[in-house]
Amino acid sequence: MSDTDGKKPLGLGGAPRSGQVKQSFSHGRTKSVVVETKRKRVVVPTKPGAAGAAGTGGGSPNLGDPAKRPAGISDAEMERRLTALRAAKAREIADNERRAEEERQREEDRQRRREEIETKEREERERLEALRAKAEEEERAARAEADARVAAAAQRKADVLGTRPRSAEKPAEAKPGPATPAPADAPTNRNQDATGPRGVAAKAPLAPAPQRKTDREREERERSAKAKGDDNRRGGKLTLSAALNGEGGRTRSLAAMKRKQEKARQKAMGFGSKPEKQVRDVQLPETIVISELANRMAERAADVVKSLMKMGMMVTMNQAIDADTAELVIEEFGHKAVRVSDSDVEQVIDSVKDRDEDLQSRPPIVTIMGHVDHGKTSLLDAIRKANVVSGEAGGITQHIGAYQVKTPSGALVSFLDTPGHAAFTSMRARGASVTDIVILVVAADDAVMPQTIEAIHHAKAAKVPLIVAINKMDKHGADATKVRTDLLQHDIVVEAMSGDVQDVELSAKTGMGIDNLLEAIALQAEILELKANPKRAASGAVIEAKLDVGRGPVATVLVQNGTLRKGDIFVVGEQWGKVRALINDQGETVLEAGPSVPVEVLGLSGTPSAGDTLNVVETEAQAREIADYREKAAKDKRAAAGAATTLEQLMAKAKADQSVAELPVLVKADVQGSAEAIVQALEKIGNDEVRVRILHYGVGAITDTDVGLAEASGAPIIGFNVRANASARQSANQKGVEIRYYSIIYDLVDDIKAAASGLLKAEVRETFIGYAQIKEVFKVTGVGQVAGCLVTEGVARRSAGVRLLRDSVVIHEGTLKTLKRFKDEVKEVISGQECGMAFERYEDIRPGDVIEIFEREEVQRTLA
Ligand SMILES: Nc1nc2c(ncn2[C@@H]2O[C@H](COP(=O)(O)OP(=O)(O)OP(=O)(O)O)[C@@H](O)[C@H]2O)c(=O)[nH]1
Repeated sequence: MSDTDGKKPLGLGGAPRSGQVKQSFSHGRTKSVVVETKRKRVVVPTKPGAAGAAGTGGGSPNLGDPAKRPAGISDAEMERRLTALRAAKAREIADNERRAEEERQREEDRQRRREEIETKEREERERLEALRAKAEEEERAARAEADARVAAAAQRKADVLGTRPRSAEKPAEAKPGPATPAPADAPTNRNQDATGPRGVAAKAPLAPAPQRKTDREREERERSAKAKGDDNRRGGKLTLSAALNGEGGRTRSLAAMKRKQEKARQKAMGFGSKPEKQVRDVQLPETIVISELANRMAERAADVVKSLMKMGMMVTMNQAIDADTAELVIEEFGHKAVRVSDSDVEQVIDSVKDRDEDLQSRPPIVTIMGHVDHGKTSLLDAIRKANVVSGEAGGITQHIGAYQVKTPSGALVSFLDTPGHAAFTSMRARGASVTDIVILVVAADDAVMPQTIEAIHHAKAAKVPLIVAINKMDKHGADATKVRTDLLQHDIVVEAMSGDVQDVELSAKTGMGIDNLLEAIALQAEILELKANPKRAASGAVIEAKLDVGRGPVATVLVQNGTLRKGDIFVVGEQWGKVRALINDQGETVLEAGPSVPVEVLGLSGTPSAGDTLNVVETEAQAREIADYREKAAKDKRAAAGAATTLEQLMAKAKADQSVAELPVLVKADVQGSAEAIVQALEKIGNDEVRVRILHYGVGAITDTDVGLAEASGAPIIGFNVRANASARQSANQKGVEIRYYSIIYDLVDDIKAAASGLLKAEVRETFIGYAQIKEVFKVTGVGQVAGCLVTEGVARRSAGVRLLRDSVVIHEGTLKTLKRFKDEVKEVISGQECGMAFERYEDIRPGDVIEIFEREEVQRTLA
């Protein structure tokens, strides 16, 4: 056929070559043309003899109807053409057959692959079924084992106690079916557990690579279905066989199965039932910063933020969220929220117990107590060899401080100076709580007095040892023995009377016996073995706090443990601060203060209260957090105290308030101690009808806020050793708020007492002035019943009140309408005279009745 490949030039003569057709035209013209065979149809090259074979082997070829043959085509030509056509046809058939064969092959391949996949899936399913059954079996076994253990433990306990514990019954109930086989089953199951993973491992080589890929894909699908919240997790994986078997839905994901298997494996290997992810108890306060929350869950903060964003909260990791939201997050991460209260912020305060080797001896803290004027201040003065008495306003020790002194033997003793007035009782009680030893001063020329007894009670309540200082021994008539015997009545048996309480006779004035007292203190301190750890963060008690004009809030702190240093960050009551300066009792600036050392602390955020505890903390944030919490807690407490909670309480309160008149006052003082003393003194003023109500008290100058508060309640402001600032003065003038200044508590108390007395309702006193006997009763037109009487006693006055007595029983009380003597209206009728009397709006009068005549007067009362 290569001949036909190219066009041959037209030419005459010779038989037409294969692939050439000779055409005849009119007028004898002929033309030989090349028969062009389309190559594309000749897919398979025909063997060289094929055409000839077809021509020769086919017998006489059907050359067709010559009539229908195109003109000019010879038989040979025709035959050639037909042969070519047949060859083409044959090729076409061959092609089709081949294609069909190929298609069948492919179909067979596909079928084979389908079958392979189905087989694999069936195998996989069977494997999973087997695993699940195994896992369930393990679970049952583990439960049975646990139950058996509990039962065994209960049994042991019962054996030990010899009783039948309640818990012993519980596992028995919990045990499904017979309880005894459980322990026996457990080891078997453990063995099975152990073989489980090995079984899988053995199978692994058989599993072809695509199998693992399928697993991965399935897990992938599982995850995405879960993310979409699709319950029918395997919905997309419905295979023909699965559909036929009708188990397209309920199957666990492979990942879940793997987790379970791993869990079981760990359990079998003795790691207990510890899950892959550790579930944590997350301490959850009322609000929490996200980064802190992440920290507590041991999760990444970014993940926590992401989870919050999913909840629709656009937050950053430094933002705080409330506990409810935080709880949702904690649950989402699979942990457990443990709600804790705000007070946990206080946990940062170092409360670790000191080790014995860190403890060192510390000076004793001594408080001097006793009755007024028994010589407390003089004694402290004698000890310090400095006179501080003369500077006191009103002769009362109003300034509460602490001082450290050195005894002649060189030992240090810290003294708390507590005042001697009854109003300072609470301060004394606080003093006793930081006090190691109480010196009870009793004047030898006086005796045991109420405040001496009070001091004894305080010391006993605080379990603080006493040393009795019998003072004023220089005085004529001093009787120490009387003091000792007086004390016996209050269970204080002094050494001189064979007791265990040390007693020292002394004179604060002459200095006699002071050394003995110091010796007694040193001895007592030795017995007490007072120790503290100077190496730890400081803690101490506020003895006094004030707002100093130049220095701001200042607190006198007695360090109880640790060492307070300049620069330390601390929290004290509702305040916090950083130690700016420390000033000792000599007025010197110091860098640190160890145990039992009293120092003035500068650098507070506000004025704390006496008795507050100071604690050094690590960071400013912690200090601020604790102070904020305490402030809020105190506010809540005050609000809760003021607010009546139930209707009954509200009604009771309203009722009580109706009968009691209140004098509201606002107190500002120079130091906390004075303020508290004044408040206590004022609270004592009053009786069942009248009382003083302290709206507010505090330390520092009188401010606009104070004036505003006073105005709202119509209260006067009392300034004790403080003044109102200019703007407060001005607004007080405008608002008509009274500000009164005092420097002596007695004056203050007297004035308030007088003001409170003004609130007392005037007392109505009744004075009997006379009696009249009714002799006869007659009717007077226009007046009514008129009694003809004889005044038997005193006088009868028209303006007076009258009572009608019948057989000594009061039957009417009222006033007189008329008092006549011989038809004349008179003001007064004296004893022995007759008169006519008529009652206002009362007619039932009879002869023989007695009229009692009295007068009423209002008497203004005062408070005792
Ligand atoms: N003769 C004599 N008088 C003394 C002695 N001790 C104190 N006094 C006097 O007793 C009076 C009261 O003494 P204070 O030291 O002020 O007594 P106090 O107990 O501190 O009094 P208050 O601060 O008011 O509680 C003063 O006049 C002292 O001079 C003493 O040992 N002998």
